Amino acid sequence: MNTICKRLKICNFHFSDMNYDLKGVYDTASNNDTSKDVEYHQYTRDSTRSDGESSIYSNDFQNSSIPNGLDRLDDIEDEQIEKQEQQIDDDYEEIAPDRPRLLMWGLTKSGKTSIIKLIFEKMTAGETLQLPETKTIQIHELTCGIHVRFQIRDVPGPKTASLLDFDTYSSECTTIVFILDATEDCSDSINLLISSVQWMHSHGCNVRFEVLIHKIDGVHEPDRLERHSNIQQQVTVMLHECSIEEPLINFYLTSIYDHSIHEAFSKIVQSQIRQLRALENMLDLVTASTQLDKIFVCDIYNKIFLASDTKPVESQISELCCDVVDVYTDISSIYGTSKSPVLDSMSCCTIELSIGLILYLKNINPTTALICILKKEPKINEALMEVNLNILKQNIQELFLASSNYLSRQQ
Ligand SMILES: Nc1nc2c(ncn2[C@@H]2O[C@H](COP(=O)(O)OP(=O)(O)OP(=O)(O)O)[C@@H](O)[C@H]2O)c(=O)[nH]1
Repeated sequence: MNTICKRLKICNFHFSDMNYDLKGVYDTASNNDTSKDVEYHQYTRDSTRSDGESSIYSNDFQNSSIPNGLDRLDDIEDEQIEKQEQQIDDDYEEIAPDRPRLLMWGLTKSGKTSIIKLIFEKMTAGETLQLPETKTIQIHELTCGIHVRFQIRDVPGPKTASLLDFDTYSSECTTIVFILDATEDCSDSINLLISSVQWMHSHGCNVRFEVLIHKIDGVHEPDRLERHSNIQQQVTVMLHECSIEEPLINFYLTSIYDHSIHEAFSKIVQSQIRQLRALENMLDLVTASTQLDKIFVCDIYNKIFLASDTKPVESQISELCCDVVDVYTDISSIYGTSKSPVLDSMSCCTIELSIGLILYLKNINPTTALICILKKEPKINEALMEVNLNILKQNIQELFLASSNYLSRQQ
């Protein structure tokens, strides 16, 4: 990243107003409830930071004033939206009783806890080597970006392909994230996966399985795709033999030693967002009418991509976006303070690469940002792009507020 970065610019702009089509916002989600006697972890933005002086994620930042002291109309609108967001945060249980529930499932030592610790608790990959065995169910209540709430259950993994307490663990789960250690003999893992899908099927539960073929860093690079297709084929055949014809199952190659785990988890989180289609519509509209090649909505704290426009995306581009977030986070933690953040609500950060690409980051709120990619051209209308992005930003905030308000009215 350092070698290809030519220019990094942080600047302020002004914005105006416009509306986007918000259809698809109120898609229904499953309506479940949980009441298991287990260990709970409620995550706040500050509590999981390792450094003492929190800058970009603190509540102070959220309420900070523009350094030059001028009150602009748009700031007032932003403040109103932030107040409403805060209100929604305060009513967590009331507003998200039907939040998605993800179960991390797989054999012992497959990497379940490491994934959660790395993404959501900022543990380094090296530190996961010291993780103890999970003894009880750990329930993590998480918020990603703007009001994307979900629960993750981390459970003790069985030593053999036995379902043990699977019925308890999976009760009221909407998605099973199945971790399969690609460096070991996979037969026990595959048997456990098949029995889990069968169990769900026989109990009439329409649950999606997201299979992470994990620790792929330990597999020789040229063999990785073959490993992926072999496992996928084996699972499909075995499920077919059990008369399960069209299971809801996706496969990903992942490792905690590169960005692949963030990419896979982003897709899993996206599948839980009821506003996804509306978000994608908005992003498609913006890319169609501007010079932007790609736009992502990113949770900058967890490096989870909540949405992007629907143009296909290469893996290297997601990696670049993760790098942008790292650069921004590093600069914020060095130069920003809770009173004076590096980026306020009207600023943006531009990084120009020698490979002819420009990366552009703009905050939506303290935890969520728009990351845009465009080709460097002589005639880039930055002012117009800025106007469009500010409109997009405001519409995204309103979309989430609208659907949260709608849900609270439904209760
Ligand atoms: N090489 C490699 N090792 C990994 C990866 N992910 C996790 N590990 C290692 O796998 C080991 C087991 O990880 P855990 O997260 O404790 O596994 P678990 O599935 O939670 O295990 P239980 O708590 O027993 O169910 C740790 O030493 C991790 O460092 C990965 O992507 N690549």
